Amino acid sequence: MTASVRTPAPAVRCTGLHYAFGHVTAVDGLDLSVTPGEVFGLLGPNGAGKTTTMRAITTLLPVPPGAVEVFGHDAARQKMAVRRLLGYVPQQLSADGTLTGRENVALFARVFDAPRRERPARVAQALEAVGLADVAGRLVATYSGGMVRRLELAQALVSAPRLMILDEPTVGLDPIARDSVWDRINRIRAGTGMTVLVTTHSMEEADRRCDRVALMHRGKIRALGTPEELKSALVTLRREAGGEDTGPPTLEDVFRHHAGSGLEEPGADEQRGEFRDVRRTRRTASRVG
Ligand SMILES: Nc1ncnc2c1ncn2[C@@H]1O[C@H](COP(=O)(O)OP(=O)(O)OP(=O)(O)O)[C@@H](O)[C@H]1O
Repeated sequence: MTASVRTPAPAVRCTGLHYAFGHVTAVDGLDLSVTPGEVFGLLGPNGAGKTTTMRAITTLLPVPPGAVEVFGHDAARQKMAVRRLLGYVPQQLSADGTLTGRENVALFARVFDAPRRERPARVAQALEAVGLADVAGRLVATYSGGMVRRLELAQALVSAPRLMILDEPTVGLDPIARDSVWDRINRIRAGTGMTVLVTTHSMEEADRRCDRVALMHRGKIRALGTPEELKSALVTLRREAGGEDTGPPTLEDVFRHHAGSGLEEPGADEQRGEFRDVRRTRRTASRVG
């Protein structure tokens, strides 16, 4: 008798995911499969539906059965099983400035119900993994923006997640702090095989850091593949269209091709997005100050 070979479940599978806030459709029939171990980037301008998609995956928004699965667990029917597999770093500040770094991570260990006896070791490991062990006794109010982001990563790591969901992990950070956040993420991945689902506005960051990306616009995925696949597909399309050779395309060019405009040029109906951007950047700036 031959043993049947089972294909491992995807880290995330969304099937026809739809989500509306009243009359506003945020996610419009999204199909997505994230492979275990990869860094998958969800890209798009303000209001594209990235955060809503992530919140649906984390079970923070209600979805119908069959629409979202995490490692084979249904986000509607097996909410707690899904939550146990996840770490989530939201856009909003999730660290408390009046506590020390260690106290913040310990709080998350309690909230995520890490086994009591394992908690001190888990907290120490998470702080070590993000390079904050030496400053763990300091109040978080004295941390830089990059340190706060790494602390938030540690908070999400105490539950030893198989899937880490990061909503704009490097927004408002300078290039050195960005690299430091990504270096830590990659070291943790190398040690644990953790899957990473990340949103970013930065096409350059996505190009450098993601194995595959999905370009999202108005609730739909417009293109999906490795950055190299997407760029070379655009070269072919340009050649077939007989256009001028404008040099090797960037991911920004790919996005412009599929969405009709670039990420840097929000339309008149996306003014609200600019305000949200400012508010977010200020939130991050206030962590630094
Ligand atoms: N709580 C809410 N109530 C009403 N509408 C919402 C809510 N959250 C999001 N929306 C709307 O849903 C749409 C998708 O928003 P979402 O935050 O998912 O986009 P995004 O791609 O994550 O944008 P950003 O990059 O600004 O975070 C937008 O039109 C937004 O205004």
